Amino acid sequence: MAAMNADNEVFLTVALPTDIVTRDYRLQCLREADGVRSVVVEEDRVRCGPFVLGDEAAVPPLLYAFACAAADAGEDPVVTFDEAEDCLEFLRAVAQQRPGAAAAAAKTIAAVERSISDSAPLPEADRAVHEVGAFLPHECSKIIEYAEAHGLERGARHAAHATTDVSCFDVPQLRWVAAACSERVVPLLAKLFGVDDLVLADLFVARYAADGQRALEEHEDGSPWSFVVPLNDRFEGGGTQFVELEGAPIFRPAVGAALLFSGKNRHRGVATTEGVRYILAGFVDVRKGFVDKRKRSRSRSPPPESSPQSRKRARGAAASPESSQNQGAAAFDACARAARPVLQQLAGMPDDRARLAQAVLDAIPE
Ligand SMILES: O=C(O)CCC(=O)C(=O)O
Ligand SMILES: [Fe+2]
Repeated sequence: MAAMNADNEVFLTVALPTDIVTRDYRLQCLREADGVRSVVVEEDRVRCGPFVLGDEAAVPPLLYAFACAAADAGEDPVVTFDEAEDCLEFLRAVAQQRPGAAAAAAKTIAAVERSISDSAPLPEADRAVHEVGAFLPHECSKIIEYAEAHGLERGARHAAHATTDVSCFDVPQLRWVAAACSERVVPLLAKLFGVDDLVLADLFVARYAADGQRALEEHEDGSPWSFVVPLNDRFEGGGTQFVELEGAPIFRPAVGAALLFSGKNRHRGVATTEGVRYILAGFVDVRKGFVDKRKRSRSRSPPPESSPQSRKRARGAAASPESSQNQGAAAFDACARAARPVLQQLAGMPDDRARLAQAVLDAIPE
């Protein structure tokens, strides 16, 4: 490891971006998520380090490994914003594909997501939560019926913040629901939040039950816009809570009404304490090739070459269409290969780091 010293520390040079907000983001992200102890700003670069593989609290062993691998790959290692994004994707893939490492990866993802959202507060206009009518009660009952007939599974798609769910794209009898959302919900979302060219990227039915998965922990969705439609009302508790809004309000719209919100407005699914709660949840992306002019500095620009389906899925999910799953798997394998030598080195350490590194090694392919 060219960049790792005898104390198992690595120093990286980060190219300074031109805009200060992005720079702040990067530094904060690196500091908080990687346990960086010092950051030295030089003329047009930032040197930071040491990166240390820490303990359970915040340590992102995979991010660390990724940073090391990036450092190892180049003579003048540079960690860019995009690489941090790639790393998040890698972590999501680990959570998705390797249940053994899901907890560690989820913790790391949450830390990185948190540092991203801390670095740029959500604009006031995007903090709004709207309710609009979307489905009739009998349509909601049918959606539940078909979802249950197919079966719902936990962690199969959104591993980092997993719901017990089934994709509407995987159930032929539920494909109409996607069409209905594209017609009835997405245009309203666009209008209410003043954005253009939105496309439905993911749609699923999720189930919470007092004797099953009761709640969904606080998170941000991976896509810029989201909606939740309650499909029934025979339960106690439940609801969608927005933890950063004043008073942390819990929304419980009527059956069939859609709650529309920014995916970056941190929220959680409140515990269902009696009965079963079903929701329809949708993640909405900006259409291919369209540059959202209202984009916040911290949000990713939609890569022009990517299709809506191939972009990151919210909450650490794999994309549902097969082609993007394949792409995701290839990216995962490439990252895993890059990270493996570093992890092997760490697995030989005499302390807690070895266990963490070994857990990750066990979770990635040979
Ligand atoms: O249960 C809810 O109301 C929230 C669901 C949610 O946030 C999600 O599926 O991403
Ligand atoms: Fe969510």
